[in-house]
Amino acid sequence: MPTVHVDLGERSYEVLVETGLLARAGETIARAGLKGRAAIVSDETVAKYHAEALQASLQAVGFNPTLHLVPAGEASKSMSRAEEVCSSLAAAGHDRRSFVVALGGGVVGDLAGFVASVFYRGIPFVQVPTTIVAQVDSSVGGKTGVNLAEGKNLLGAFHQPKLVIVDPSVLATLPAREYHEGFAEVIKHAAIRDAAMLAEIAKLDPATRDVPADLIARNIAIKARIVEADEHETKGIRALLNFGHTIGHGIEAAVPYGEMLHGEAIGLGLRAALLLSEKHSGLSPSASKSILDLLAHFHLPLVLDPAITTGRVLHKLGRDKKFEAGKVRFVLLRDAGDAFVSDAVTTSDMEAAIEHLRMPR
Ligand SMILES: NC(=O)c1ccc[n+]([C@@H]2O[C@H](COP(=O)([O-])OP(=O)(O)OC[C@H]3O[C@@H](n4cnc5c(N)ncnc54)[C@H](O)[C@@H]3O)[C@@H](O)[C@H]2O)c1
Ligand SMILES: O=C(O)C(=O)C[C@@H](O)[C@H](O)[C@H](O)COP(=O)(O)O
Ligand SMILES: [Zn+2]
Repeated sequence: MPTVHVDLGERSYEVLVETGLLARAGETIARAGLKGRAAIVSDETVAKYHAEALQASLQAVGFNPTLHLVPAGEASKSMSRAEEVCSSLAAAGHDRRSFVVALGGGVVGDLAGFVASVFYRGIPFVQVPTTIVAQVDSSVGGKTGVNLAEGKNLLGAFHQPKLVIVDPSVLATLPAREYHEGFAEVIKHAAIRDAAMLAEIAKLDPATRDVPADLIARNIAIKARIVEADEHETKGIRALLNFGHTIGHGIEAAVPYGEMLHGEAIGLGLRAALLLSEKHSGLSPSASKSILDLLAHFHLPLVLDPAITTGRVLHKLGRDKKFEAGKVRFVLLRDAGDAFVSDAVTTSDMEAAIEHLRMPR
């Protein structure tokens, strides 16, 4: 089975990618050495489709699971929901011998991972991602957390999962909009490190849910190698995974959480970052266009809603964790597959790039 090993010393783990793996999650988790009771955290939509299979497989190997649900959507990535989930775990008798299983998209993964990082000062957790965003990106790397009204992911902890179980067949129940948004992150990974993969992604039919397990694994491996090199984002390497996220996070936080999906905001952020790369780092217009074409291939919106003002986006992105002493470290491309962190991008450059998003491409 395609497997990505994430080598982080004593925090190392495997990402397993195989169709049908959800039904074998229990035995897979037992084989990875987890012990105690399982607390499944999911959202109401995902649970409807996939909780039963997970519960049965955990039950079959004696993990005696409990189920803890939050409403679907970005608004659940909040401190108050995290507290509710912690209380629900405590009320169900979980303690430091238990482990959390996050069943869902990036919202559930980030929230449940955060809960696992603080419950009884930290318990193990397993990621069972059910969206493209979560399968290729959020389930790997250990960034967990919740949002504040002031900005995205402003509260959180690094807490690596013990295992990631990717079953591409769960994507069959994902609505089209939620499926397509995930390709912003897939394309982001290829754009920063693997230009050849862009051509492979372009061959996928956006009307189907057919993404080869091998392509998912290779896309995950791009992230895994970067996380291994800079787990806690202190060396300017992991920041590359934020390509498209400075302006993207500003846009996502400029509207009520959940109105725009993460991948949709990042698609717009990528368009802005491509423009800034043409201006500041010599990205050729043809390389830029081919990445934009790929975003459009997956029906990602590339024009900013006129109701979202540039001032509001700039205000929200001012909270970005990549700002230090008023200067932003902005991720640019020199070429497809060749990203770097620049300190040459000014607020007025970003303002112009946001304005550019109002024009048809
Ligand atoms: N930690 C990280 O490294 C990282 C990386 C990327 C994104 N993120 C975060 O992830 C979040 C976005 O994740 P997302 O895009 O997966 O959103 P999401 O978790 O809200 O899922 C999108 C929607 O799809 C539904 N859904 C999920 N799986 C389903 C399935 N298999 N069938 C039917 N419906 C399903 C959910 O109920 C939800 O309504 C954002 O908060 C973003 O900041 C984190
Ligand atoms: O794992 C990372 O590192 C990323 O930057 C992945 C991003 O896709 C993701 O959206 C992440 O949550 C952004 O993190 P933040 O530190 O910019 O909030
Ligand atoms: Zn992201």
